[in-house]
Amino acid sequence: MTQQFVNRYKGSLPKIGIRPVLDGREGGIRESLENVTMEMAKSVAQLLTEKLRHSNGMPVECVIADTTIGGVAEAAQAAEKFRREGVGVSISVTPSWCYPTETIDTDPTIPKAIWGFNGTERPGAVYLAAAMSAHNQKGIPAFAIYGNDVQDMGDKTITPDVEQKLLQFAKSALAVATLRGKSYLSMGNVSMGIASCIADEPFFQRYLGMRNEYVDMTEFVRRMELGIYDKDEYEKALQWTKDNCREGDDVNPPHLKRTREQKDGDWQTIVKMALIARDLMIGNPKLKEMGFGEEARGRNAIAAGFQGQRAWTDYFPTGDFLEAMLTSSFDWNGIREPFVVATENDTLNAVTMLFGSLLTNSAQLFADVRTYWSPDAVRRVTGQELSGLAENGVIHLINSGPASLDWTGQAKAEDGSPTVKPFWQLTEEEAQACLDATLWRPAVDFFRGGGFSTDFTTRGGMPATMARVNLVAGIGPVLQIAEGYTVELPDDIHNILDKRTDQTWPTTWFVPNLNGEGPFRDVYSVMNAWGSNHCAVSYGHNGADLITLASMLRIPVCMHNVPAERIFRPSAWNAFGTSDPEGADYRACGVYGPLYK
Ligand SMILES: C[C@H](O)[C@@H](O)[C@@H](O)C(=O)CO
Ligand SMILES: [Mn+2]
Repeated sequence: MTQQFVNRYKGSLPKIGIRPVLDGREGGIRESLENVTMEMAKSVAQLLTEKLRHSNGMPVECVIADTTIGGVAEAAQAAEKFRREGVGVSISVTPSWCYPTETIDTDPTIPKAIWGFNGTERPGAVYLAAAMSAHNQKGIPAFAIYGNDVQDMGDKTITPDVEQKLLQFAKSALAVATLRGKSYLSMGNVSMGIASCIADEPFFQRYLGMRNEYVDMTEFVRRMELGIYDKDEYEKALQWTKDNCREGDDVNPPHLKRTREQKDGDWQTIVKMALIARDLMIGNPKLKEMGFGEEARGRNAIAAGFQGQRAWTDYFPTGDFLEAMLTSSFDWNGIREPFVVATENDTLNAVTMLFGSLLTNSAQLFADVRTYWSPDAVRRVTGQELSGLAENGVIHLINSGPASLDWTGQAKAEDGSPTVKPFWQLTEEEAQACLDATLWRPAVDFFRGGGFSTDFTTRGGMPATMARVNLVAGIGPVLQIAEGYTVELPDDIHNILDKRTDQTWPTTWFVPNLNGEGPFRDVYSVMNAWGSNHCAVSYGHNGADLITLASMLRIPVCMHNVPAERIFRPSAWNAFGTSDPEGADYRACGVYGPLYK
């Protein structure tokens, strides 16, 4: 398996623009700053190029302004260069005093940060503070980066606290820039009256800079019947599926069991559906060779959802295979970037998955937030005690169908612990282990058209972040975040709880980190405060990055358990109140409104 680094979308990948800003006074001052300022820019560019990658595995490119910026003419030249080069993120750096309104970046839709060097020879901090007040006065929020400890002028090291902020800012800002101009593709429409399946166009357009595309699910029928898919790839994919996707027990009563012949037909259909869904999202040059130029172009979709229930699943096999395989880091073509595809066309869970995917560069878990199991309830039905991380109760995340196979947790971190990795770190053996840990179980009675869902249990001990964007009338979008851990329950507990629901579906047992505050006072309250039936889960504790990203998009965070010291928002947020950061976030997002007007 070769790892594939490709840009799937039209247009180039966004770059980070670095702006070396200085005091423009010639005749000694400017000259003394030229070199040291340019060096700061270069070291930031080097750091970001080394440490950040796009979700497709390609390194992030930085563009440094051609000259240092001492005044408005040079600021305009830098802006022009950035436009030409496709810059979507801007970072200004300075070790000195400069003239704020003459030098700042004023493009309102490009997320921006300023690193003011903490030194004594020249007042970088004075510029930083004055520039932030200029940004705030103009209504163009920016992030302030100021090192904790004084450094000597000319010291090229980026201290760990500055590095951390640069990376947190740049990662989130790149996500903002990556979303812009891409599409969300609804394959089908509203599933079973779930409101978040309604693609809210003003939300996509104004908050994310995205467009909405739609295809009816009959398009799958047309492409299957007319053979509008790559036949060679189909044969390869079907054989690979036979070799790697193990069929599990059929738990349907005899009168609902599909015959062997029907099941064999279902496998063929679902493999075709996976090819077609991908082609609908990003196109496929093979289709052009076959005479289908329009179909070959795709929809430039960075995320999609498949309605399935019930218009499709009452008659055809479920979309579980397409959802599971596309959202995994590998398929019959090898190891590759996972796609973002939401079950039930839950557009808001897709957006949450998209955030997680751009921030962690790894596969996302789509799940129903299905059951809170208290220690008492577990004792009552199993006679056993929950222990360890699970001792205060657990949340059963279980999608009614599929989930990304990466979430079996079969990949291993350096210390051997289970993990979900960026695809370029995944080995062939790990991809195989994920496949081996998954059973494809014939769909149950909800799904009259058959199909196969993914049955696995996620490995315990993984740091994970559960999140969800909700739309609330009168507010707009809000984001909720719960950092925690996956846990494994002993077999004599797991089996009983799993069988009470639907054993053919993928289970992730999740325990949020409790901190005694608000909904995080206990596990029950986290479940009780969840704003919808679904969540998206990322590997790792990326709540702080989600908060930074949300602030850039002006989406207030209504619930989180991220420690205060990891929170990084534009400095303007302080002006909305410092003793109640959650209220300040709402007020700031309300005042600034969506990023794209
Ligand atoms: C099978 C059921 O219809 C499920 O799909 C339902 O519980 C959901 O997942 C709703 O999000
Ligand atoms: Mn669901």
